[in-house]
Amino acid sequence: MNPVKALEHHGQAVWLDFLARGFVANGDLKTLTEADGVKGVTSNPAIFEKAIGGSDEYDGAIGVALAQGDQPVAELYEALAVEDIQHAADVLQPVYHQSGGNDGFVSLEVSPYLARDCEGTIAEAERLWRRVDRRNLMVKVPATPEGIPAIRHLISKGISINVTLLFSQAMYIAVAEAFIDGLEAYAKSGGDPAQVASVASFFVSRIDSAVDKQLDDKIAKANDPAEQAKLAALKGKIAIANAKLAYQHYKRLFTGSRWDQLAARGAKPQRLLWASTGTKNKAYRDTLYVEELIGPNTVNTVPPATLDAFRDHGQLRDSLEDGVDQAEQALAALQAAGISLEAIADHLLADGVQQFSDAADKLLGAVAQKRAKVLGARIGAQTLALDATLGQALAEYSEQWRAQGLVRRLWARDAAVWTGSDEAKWLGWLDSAAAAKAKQRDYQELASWVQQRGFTDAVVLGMGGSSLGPEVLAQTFAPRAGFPKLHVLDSTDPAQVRAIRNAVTLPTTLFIVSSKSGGTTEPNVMKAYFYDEVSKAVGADKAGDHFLAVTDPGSSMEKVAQQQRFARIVHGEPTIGGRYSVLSPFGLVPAAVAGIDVGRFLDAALTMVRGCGGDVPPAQNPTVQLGLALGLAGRAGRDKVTMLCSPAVADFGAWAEQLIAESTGKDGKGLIPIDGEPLGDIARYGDDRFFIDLRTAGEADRNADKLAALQQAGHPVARIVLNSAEDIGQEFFRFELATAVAGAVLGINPFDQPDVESTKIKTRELIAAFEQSGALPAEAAVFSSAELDLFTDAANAAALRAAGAQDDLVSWLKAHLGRAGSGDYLALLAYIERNAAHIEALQSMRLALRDALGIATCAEFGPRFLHSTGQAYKGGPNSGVFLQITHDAADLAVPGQAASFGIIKAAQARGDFNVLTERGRRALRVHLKGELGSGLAALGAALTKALSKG
Ligand SMILES: O=P(O)(O)OC[C@H]1O[C@](O)(CO)[C@@H](O)[C@@H]1O
Ligand SMILES: O=C[C@H](O)[C@H](O)COP(=O)(O)O
Repeated sequence: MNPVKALEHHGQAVWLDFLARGFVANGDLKTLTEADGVKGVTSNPAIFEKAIGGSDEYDGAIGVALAQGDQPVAELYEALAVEDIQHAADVLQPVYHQSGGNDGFVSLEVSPYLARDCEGTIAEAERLWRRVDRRNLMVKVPATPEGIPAIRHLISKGISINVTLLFSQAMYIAVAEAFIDGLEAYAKSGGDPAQVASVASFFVSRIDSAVDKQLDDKIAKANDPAEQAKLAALKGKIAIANAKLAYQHYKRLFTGSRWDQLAARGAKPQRLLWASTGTKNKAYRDTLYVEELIGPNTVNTVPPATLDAFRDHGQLRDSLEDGVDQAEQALAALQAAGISLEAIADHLLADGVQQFSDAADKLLGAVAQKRAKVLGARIGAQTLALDATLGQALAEYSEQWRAQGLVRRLWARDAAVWTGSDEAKWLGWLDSAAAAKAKQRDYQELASWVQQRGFTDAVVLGMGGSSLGPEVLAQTFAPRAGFPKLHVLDSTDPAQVRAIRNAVTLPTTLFIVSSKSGGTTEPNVMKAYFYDEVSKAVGADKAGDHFLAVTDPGSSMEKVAQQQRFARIVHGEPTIGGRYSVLSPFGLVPAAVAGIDVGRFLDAALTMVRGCGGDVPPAQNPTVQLGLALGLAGRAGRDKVTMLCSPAVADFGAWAEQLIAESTGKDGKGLIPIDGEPLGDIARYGDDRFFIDLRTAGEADRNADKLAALQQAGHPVARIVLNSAEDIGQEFFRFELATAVAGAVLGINPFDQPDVESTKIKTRELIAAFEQSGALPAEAAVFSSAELDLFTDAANAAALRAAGAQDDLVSWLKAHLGRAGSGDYLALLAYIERNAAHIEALQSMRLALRDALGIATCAEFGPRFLHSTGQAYKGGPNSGVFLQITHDAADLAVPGQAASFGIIKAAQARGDFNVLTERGRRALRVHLKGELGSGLAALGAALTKALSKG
């Protein structure tokens, strides 16, 4: 008789430790049940990894699943696994019925990531039990200290459990007791214990592998041949001895009055299942772990190779209770030799969990890649070109992040991923796209309301994250017919405020006042001005109809909005900081108002979110790769993140800039975004750059040659190609997560902005002084001419004089610029109206500076950059050289308060400058006194002179 089939005459059931889709579909499993009497199937993460990850057998099914709609990676995997388990369970149904529910089981393991999480294990086991929906399912739960109470609980709910990763007798006893406890609880709650099945998977061969290794070490060290022989005699014996003794416990545990009471109600004992019975050591018989463990009421789950071997040459005998005394002696001898089986069991348990987690990582990584392949251009393509050193560091970090489960922990909101402070409170953005998608109808309703009201213009009044997201949307999406044109105001410059006032028709304009905190100065004064203007245009009683507030619940802005009867108040999510808020109402309300299809926009974003989830390991997670690369490059001094955005997505850099700078630039560390600086002479770049090129597929690859040359020269280059500008939502999420990851590598909290707060305090002090005395505190210029004044603090002034600053502008500029060395950046901080002419003027100055000094440059407008790069300039690395440019435009009053826009802007510039100098930064302020255009031209000319040799 076939030896495999003959095992049933010894009371042992053979299960198969293998599963794959085709194997079930083509009838092989059925054949084994018939020909060999195989009575069950076990799976584990490593088995699914081989089946799904290691073949293309499932690619078709993944394609079909994705054709119904995109899905998270873990969900794609689980659907495949559940289907396989269901098919196998259906093939084994006849066995289940014929054996009266004793056999015919298929096992599916809970995620190995939950092995140390009792609650998580319970929830997942219950979910899988419901989802597979087969009586002949066993859910596999590991016998960790956290798994054991979960096992008890699950059994008490009538769920059949296969306890896995059992290595020690003590743990086995605890498991059997948990089973009996659980079963009693189930019976007590009215359940039928006959319906519950369980096996305790006692691992065998892994014990020998571990013990033999220690024996070999001892043998090598022993000098006495007799001692060596004694140790050698234990090799290949301990696993079987351990299992035999476990069986003796089984017999004791499942007899006696306690068990008899359950048995009387039809309860079936939890059988011991010999697992890990494929021979690992080629020196041993390939049927060893079957032949030596044959006995009644047991199961042996064997891999296909062991099944074939046993069918071919397996020796049958009732071996399980042979030599129990010798088994005890073998374990005693092992202990006497100084080898602790308990310690080995503990190690194997931890190692087993790790091995299955590793397999799950590999599996999910493979599914993520398959998903990305099917979705193709629906996900913006990202390529990273790094030199060997950075590439190596990235590979090592990716592996560290994988082994420590850091992507999962990040998504699980574990603050220890960063600095372990309050980060967990600021991670609402991880879910914001999904939360918004669930509220898609609200956005549609808002869009209809806007259409009905016939607004021609909509103006967002906000700062930083509250304004730059909407600005990208306004500039990236073409205006939609029937919807208002979207404008953004993020300035206290009187000329800029006036420019917006003149660009819109007040009676048909909607103002979106956006402030998470509600307390930010700029949106409050901008609102005060426009509310007054609208009141004058349409009557005070109707002004509120033209205003909509987006603010966090309970903010001061909300109260004002209620008092002034704003048409609508939309709440933000308090667990999302401003710079991460674009995929929440702060970006989506302006989007809906402008007629952008919010549902489609979010769908694109969610495609990226799913590709970067906690279930996607670092190496296959594009966003995590980008974040790690940025963080590692930053640590190595390549901290100037140079954003190159194509015309279709030109404004994205301004948003990314606020995100990256305000998130990472603190504690003397950080990344300095360089936005709007086109590529120059490749040879002039220092080794402090990281280039990110972003464009849409339809646009010319205008930087191709230069990027190739940069790459060639060893500069890190990330290239991102969006399918279309309308997929920009993906990029918001990509950069949010990448920034958070980079922050973790840099070792900072990416969700606070301590130095912005310092500037706000200084500004408030200056405004208070103005309110008291009617003037800002006097300041003394270090140099004065008819056209301009120069200001700086005593330390900077002394340093500049020592470097040659005399009684003329050019010498001061020359001294200042001379302080910028390699690895530094030069930032122009202009508190003037941001319009095309001024952008052009600053651009030409920065490019001249870049070309002459060979360093990175920033051209920023105040006060908007205060809520963006301002944090990094003050809190980040001390590598900035700052030239602040101020000018007093014709002033504009803020209704209801003494300080005008001009005063507020001046106070902001001075507050900013004071903090820069307090932080020991190299800073000089140029105050232009005459007409702004000619003042800028003169400054440009003076800079050129200062840069010229001699
Ligand atoms: O939305 P709020 O609270 O007005 O803040 C505006 C901006 O100011 C900051 O809080 C600080 O600069 C940013 O993070 C934020 O985007
Ligand atoms: O349930 C079965 C176990 O997961 C399996 O037998 C482990 O075997 P291995 O030690 O060969 O990986």
